Amino acid sequence: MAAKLAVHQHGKSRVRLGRTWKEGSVHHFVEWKVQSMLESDMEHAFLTSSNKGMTATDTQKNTVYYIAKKCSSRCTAEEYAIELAKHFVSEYPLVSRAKVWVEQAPWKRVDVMDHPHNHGFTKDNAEIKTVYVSFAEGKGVESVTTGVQGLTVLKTTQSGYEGFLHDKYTMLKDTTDRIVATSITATWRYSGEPKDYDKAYEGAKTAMLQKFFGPPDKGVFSPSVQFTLFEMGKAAIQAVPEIESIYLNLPNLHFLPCTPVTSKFENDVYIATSEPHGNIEATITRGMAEPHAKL
Ligand SMILES: O=c1[nH]c(=O)c2[nH]c(=O)[nH]c2[nH]1
Repeated sequence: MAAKLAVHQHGKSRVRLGRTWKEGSVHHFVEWKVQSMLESDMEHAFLTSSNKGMTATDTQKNTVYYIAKKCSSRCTAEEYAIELAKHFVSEYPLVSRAKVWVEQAPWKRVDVMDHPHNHGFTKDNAEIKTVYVSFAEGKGVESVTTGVQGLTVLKTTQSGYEGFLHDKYTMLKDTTDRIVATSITATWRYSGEPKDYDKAYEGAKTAMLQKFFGPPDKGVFSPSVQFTLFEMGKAAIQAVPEIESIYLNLPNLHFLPCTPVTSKFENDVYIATSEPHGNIEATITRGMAEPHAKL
């Protein structure tokens, strides 16, 4: 039976990047998931064993980061996609059409103390309020535990991690400037009934966010997710007198430094990841209160 190669293309999918642009102390941040597909005179790769002239999908992935680096002033996803597609067609004679898709994550500048934060961002509308209640016959309400899930936050600076154990298994370098991003899960148990459960919820959340981000102009330095977690838990307990203990889980969602094509890393282009991620958790109690179980 005669078989004919009708159409073909090749590309890279799900290339995730973070891009920071710093305009003085005001930082801008985007996270993009990019797909490229090239239409090219590469019939021979399908019909023979030759890969001659092929723009490898690995090269396409590297180029996604390279063009992000080249976009040295703030640009839209559309402008970036056009630059990337144009690069493939102008750089490689065998490529006749480049197709680029970009998905932009819903990061928005966060307001802290009613002011837009210089380097703090949150994911729009992603959080869920959680409630757990136990009511026993003859006893009534035994416990009320409220929490938040999926409160996703990121800051482009004012975070470092250094002085940890270095041995032959360690590849991570000390850093005094990195992106830190997490998706907050917290549950807090009330010792008594607050006047207004919604106000208590907002109070705990606001206190935690203020500790994570710090003041809107300068932020606050985080030496580790662990340190910031304790500060956040302590702030929630201080802000809401009825909270007796709080459990916090903070995944460390890594944005890895990226140096596309011999360029220098300038805290500008990152490989965005969600897996694997660090996982930091603790329960913080008021005085001698018993820590509550993870719920
Ligand atoms: O804040 C951090 N805490 C860690 O425990 C850790 N581990 C790691 O690799 N990076 C980080 N960052």
